[in-house]
Amino acid sequence: MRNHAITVQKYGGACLATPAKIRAVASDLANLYRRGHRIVVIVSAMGQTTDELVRMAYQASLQPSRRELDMLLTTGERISMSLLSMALFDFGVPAISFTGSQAGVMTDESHSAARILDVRPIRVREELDRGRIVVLAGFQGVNPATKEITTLGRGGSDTTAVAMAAALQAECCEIIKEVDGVCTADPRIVANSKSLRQLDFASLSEMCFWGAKVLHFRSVELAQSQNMPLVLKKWGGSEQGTHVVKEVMGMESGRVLAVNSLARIEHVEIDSADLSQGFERFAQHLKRNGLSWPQLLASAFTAGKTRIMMTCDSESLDTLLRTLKGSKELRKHRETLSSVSLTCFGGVSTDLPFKAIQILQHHAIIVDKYVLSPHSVNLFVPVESREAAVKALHSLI
Ligand SMILES: Nc1ncnc2c1ncn2[C@@H]1O[C@H](COP(=O)(O)OP(=O)(O)O)[C@@H](O)[C@H]1O
Ligand SMILES: N[C@@H](CC(=O)OP(=O)(O)O)C(=O)O
Repeated sequence: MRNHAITVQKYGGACLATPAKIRAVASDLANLYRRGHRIVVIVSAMGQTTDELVRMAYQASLQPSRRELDMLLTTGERISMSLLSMALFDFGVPAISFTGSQAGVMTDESHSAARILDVRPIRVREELDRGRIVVLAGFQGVNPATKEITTLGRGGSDTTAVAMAAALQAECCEIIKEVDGVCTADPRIVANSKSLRQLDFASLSEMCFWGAKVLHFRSVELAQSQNMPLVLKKWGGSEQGTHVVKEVMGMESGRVLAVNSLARIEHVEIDSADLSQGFERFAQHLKRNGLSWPQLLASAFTAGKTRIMMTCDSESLDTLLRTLKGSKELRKHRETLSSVSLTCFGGVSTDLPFKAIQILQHHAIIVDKYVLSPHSVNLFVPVESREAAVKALHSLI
C-alpha cells in the first residue's frame, strides 16, 4: 500500500448537499479504496451551507469581525468532513478527518482571502501510511505565526485540493462536480452547452477570472505554477470529464472555446488628485473597514476622480457598498453591470470584438464597453441582458 500512488479528489458542496449524498460519495470512495488506492479527499461545505452561515453572521451583527467570520465559515467544511468519515466507517473503511490546520495548510494572515504559503502534510502522510482514507476540510488554513484560523475566499476548496495534491506529489488533482467538467457555457444558462474534453491552463485561468464558476480562479493559477494536471469529472458520470494540462496540441488558433459571465460588476468613484491617490484612498478605506480587496477589472482617472471597476462575491460587494455610505470621498458610481466573455484558444482573432458586438446588437443588447485580454474579449452589458447575451454569443462556438 505504501508504494501506491496517492489519489487526491475534491468534492464540491453540490455533491455533498445531503447526508444521503455524503453516504453515496462514501460508497464510491470505499470501492476506490478496495481497488488499492491511497486516497486523500478534500471536501467543501454541504450545499448552500456557507451562504447560510454568512447570512446568519449578518443577522447577528451589522459588521461581523473578519476573524469571527472565518471561525464561523470554517465550520461548514468540518460538518462535511466528519460526516463523510463516519459514513466511510459504515462501509468498513478506516478514515480520519482533519481541519486545514491539522492537515498543515499554512496561510498568510488575511482573513477571508488568505493565500497558501506552504503545505506541511505530516499527519496526512502518517495516516495514509496507516492505511486510512484522509478526509480534509477545504477552504481553510492557519497562520503559523499568529495561530489564527483563516479562509481562502469563496470557492477556495479547489485551491486547497491543488495545494495538497502538489505537496503530496500526486499525479493529478481530481475535482468531482455535479456538472460534466468545464463546459462551453454555464449549463444552467445554455442548456445545449458542451463539455470541453481538454483545456490548457491559460484558457481555463482566463475563463475562471471572467466568471466560470466551475473552479476557484486561484486554484488554476496554482495548478499552472505547480504543473499539476487537473481532471474535472461529473460525480457518478461515465464521461471522461475535462483534462487540464500545460499545453494542448492540435487546436485552431483563435477558436472560441467558451462564453462565461460575471453577474455583478460595481464601480466606485474616489475624489483624488490622480490615480495613485485614488488607489491609496481606496486601500485605506478597505483597511479601515476590515475589508479585503475585491477582484479589480479596470480603473481610470478623469477630472479629479478615480473610478474603479470591480467584482467579487455578492455578499462582499454589498458589504463594501454599505461602508461607502459613511464616506465623503468614496461613493458608488453608475449602475451595476455584468460582463460576457469569449475565451479563445491561442489568442483572440482581430475581428472577434466587432462580430460579438454585431451579434449582441442583433439581439437588442447594448454593449457598454469592452476590454481585450490575450485570450478573451470581455464585453460589459446591462445586468438584465446577461443571460440573453451569453446565449446569443454561444452561437460563435
Ligand atoms: N463554464 C462552465 N462550465 C461548467 N459549469 C459552470 C460554468 N460556468 C458556471 N458553471 C456553474 O458552476 C457550477 C459548478 O459545479 P457544481 O458541482 O454545482 O459546484 P461545486 O463543485 O462548487 O459544488 C455549476 O452549478 C454550473 O452551473
Ligand atoms: N464552502 C466554501 C468553499 C468552497 O470551495 O465551496 P465549493 O467547492 O462548493 O464551491 C464556499 O462556499 O465558498
